[in-house]
Amino acid sequence: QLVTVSTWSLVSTWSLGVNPDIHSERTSPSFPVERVTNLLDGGAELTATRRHVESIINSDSTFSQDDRYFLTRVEQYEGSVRRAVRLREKMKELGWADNGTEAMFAFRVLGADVAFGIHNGVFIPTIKELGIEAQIAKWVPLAQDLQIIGTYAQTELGHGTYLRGLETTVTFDPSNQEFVINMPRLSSIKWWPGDLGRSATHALVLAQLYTQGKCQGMHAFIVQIRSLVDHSSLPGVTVGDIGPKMNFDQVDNGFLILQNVHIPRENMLCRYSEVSPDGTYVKRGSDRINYFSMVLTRTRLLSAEIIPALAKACVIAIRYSVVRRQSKLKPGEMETKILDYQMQQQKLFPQLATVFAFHFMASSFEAFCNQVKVQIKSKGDFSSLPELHALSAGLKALLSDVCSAGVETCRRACGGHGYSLLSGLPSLYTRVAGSCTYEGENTVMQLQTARLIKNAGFQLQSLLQSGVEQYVAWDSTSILLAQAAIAHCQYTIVNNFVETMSRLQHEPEIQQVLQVLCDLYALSGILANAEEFLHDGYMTGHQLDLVTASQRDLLTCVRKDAVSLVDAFDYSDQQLHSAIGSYDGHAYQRLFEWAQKAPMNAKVPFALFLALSSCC
Ligand SMILES: CCCCCCCCCCCCC/C=C/C(=O)SCCNC(=O)CCNC(=O)[C@H](O)C(C)(C)COP(=O)(O)OP(=O)(O)OC[C@H]1O[C@@H](n2cnc3c(N)ncnc32)[C@H](O)[C@@H]1OP(=O)(O)O
Ligand SMILES: Cc1cc2nc3c(=O)[nH]c(=O)nc-3n(C[C@H](O)[C@H](O)[C@H](O)COP(=O)(O)OP(=O)(O)OC[C@H]3O[C@@H](n4cnc5c(N)ncnc54)[C@H](O)[C@@H]3O)c2cc1C
Repeated sequence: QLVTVSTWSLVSTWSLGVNPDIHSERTSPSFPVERVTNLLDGGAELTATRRHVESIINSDSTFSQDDRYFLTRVEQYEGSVRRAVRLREKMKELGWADNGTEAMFAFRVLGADVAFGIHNGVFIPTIKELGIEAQIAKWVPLAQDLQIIGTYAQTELGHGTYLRGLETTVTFDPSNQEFVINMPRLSSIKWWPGDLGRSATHALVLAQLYTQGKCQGMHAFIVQIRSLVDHSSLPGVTVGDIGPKMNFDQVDNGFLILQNVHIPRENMLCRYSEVSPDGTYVKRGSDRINYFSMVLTRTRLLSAEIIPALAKACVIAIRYSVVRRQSKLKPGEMETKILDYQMQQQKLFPQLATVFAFHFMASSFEAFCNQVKVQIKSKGDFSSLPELHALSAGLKALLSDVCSAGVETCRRACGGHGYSLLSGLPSLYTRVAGSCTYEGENTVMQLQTARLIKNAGFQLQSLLQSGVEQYVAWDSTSILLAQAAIAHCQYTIVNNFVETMSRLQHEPEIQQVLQVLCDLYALSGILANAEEFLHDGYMTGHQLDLVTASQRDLLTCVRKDAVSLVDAFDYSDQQLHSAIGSYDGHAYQRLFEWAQKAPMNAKVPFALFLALSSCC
């Protein structure tokens, strides 16, 4: 009893408001924090709407995840389904339209913590993009109302990248106006689709279309796989979950086997190609338009999933770094806030600058993507599709690589507590790491971008002129091509950041602090690729020394505003799920309190507890 009382008296100091070490960081920011929040949201009105949506979600216990780090996989899945159903109820109650701003913020706040991410984020948008109006009118309202749950079933056990190698066949039978779907061998089994293992009633099956004896390449088909009465799998369908993963435990990524499954001719998404009743294949538009859904998903993932991971990691690591004191810079003084060490600033501040650079890039790119969508859909103009594809592939690869590496840097900067799941950092890393693979493996995506780029082209050309086969020349240049693709994307991002700054003259206070981050991002990029700049003669060693000195000076400039800059991301504690990154800075109290929830601590015999405490 004595031990308990003295223990709790240590822990209970946190009820005294904000940790003074973090409070002192917020007393005099050099810029209006709220204005940066508004800029990141796209305006003050959108900030107000987002906060309204968050307050509704955060005040509903169904969405609470206080126990998230102590649940089994089934409990995590069932919790995410409860949240998905509750969100649908809320949207109906409050009149939030599916394509409205409130719904967009709600899905963004909840992310993959609400079930049916593929259903909402890929299945429905693909029908809207590749389906004709009649197909949209038939399927989308059912899907939005959760009367059907869909998945996007493209990847197979044997193929994920090489879509021309997909083995699932869909053969048109004019005698009964149906398609017959088969998977010829083990490697043909659909493997990975999200929401498939337990939830989906329908699948968008991406498969090789055969009609009149000819293969017409990959197309999309809506296939019902489970009964709407008792959710059992239909005849010819075998479906299940693929088992444990690195993260996304709450998502039922699944497998699907289809044997002689028949679907009506109307179930082929046919905005850009169709099979006539007599089996004639008709194509409209680009050869690769059936890949369009992936281009859109890669674009949306940037701001929906990839950049927020690094932003949250920066919030957690920078807040923790001002409440964590360790060792002494100056003998005789109190222990130093670890954010006052230059090395800690060198780890964290380039990551913070990267979040802003990527945020502005993703905003500009989404605008370009929407413009191309309108061009294609309303004018049948496909001319911008190759550029949209090349840049979306390159940006998805670069941002997911940099953000996953950046989250890991933030995690390591938090020492032992960064290794605790309770910090929120390990799961941020294992979750964003998936984005280096899904929606196009990053190397493959870089090579898609590299089809544009000069220097790599010269090497390729000289090889071809020497008589080397095209595919051999391409592969033996691929390292250079991938580097060229990264450089092209980096140039685009820096250029976009500079242009964004130039549009902020009317807000000099925030322009000044963000200009520091823009410079820090660009200089850190040069230092990270110094060998390229030296090798190609763009810079001398002396100039590189000047870059190094300037970058160090910028770290000092960022230091005084670092906490206010991460506060501007405006993440609530409920969204960070972090014991060490909360707004009030009471990291130790939360670590101790949250640890008590661990099943390992349930009902420890008091005698054992006394024995342990008496020996330390
Ligand atoms: C937004 C989500 C909401 C968030 C929800 C919460 C969070 C949830 C997080 C988790 C979500 C995970 C979801 C994941 C889903 C998936 O992973 S779905 C499966 C994704 N799979 C892929 O991306 C496959 C990658 N492979 C390919 O795209 C293609 O195989 C290839 C690599 C592009 C090669 O295709 P191929 O047919 O072989 O073409 P090539 O010979 O390389 O090129 C020929 C020409 O075609 C052009 N081209 C290629 N692709 C496209 C395209 N998409 N658009 C336009 N043009 C394209 C290419 O440039 C060539 O052109 P030329 O150079 O002029 O010849
Ligand atoms: C979390 C998660 C969710 C997913 N969700 C879905 C989903 O909902 N629906 C769906 O259909 N799929 C989904 N996938 C599957 C995903 O799309 C594939 O895993 C991805 O496209 C990579 O393909 P792959 O697995 O065949 O990798 P591979 O292509 O086999 O990659 C293995 C290695 O081969 C290399 N490689 C491959 N081709 C080339 C080349 N041409 N040149 C050089 N190197 C090459 C790659 O760079 C990589 O190093 C998901 C995957 C994950 C991890």
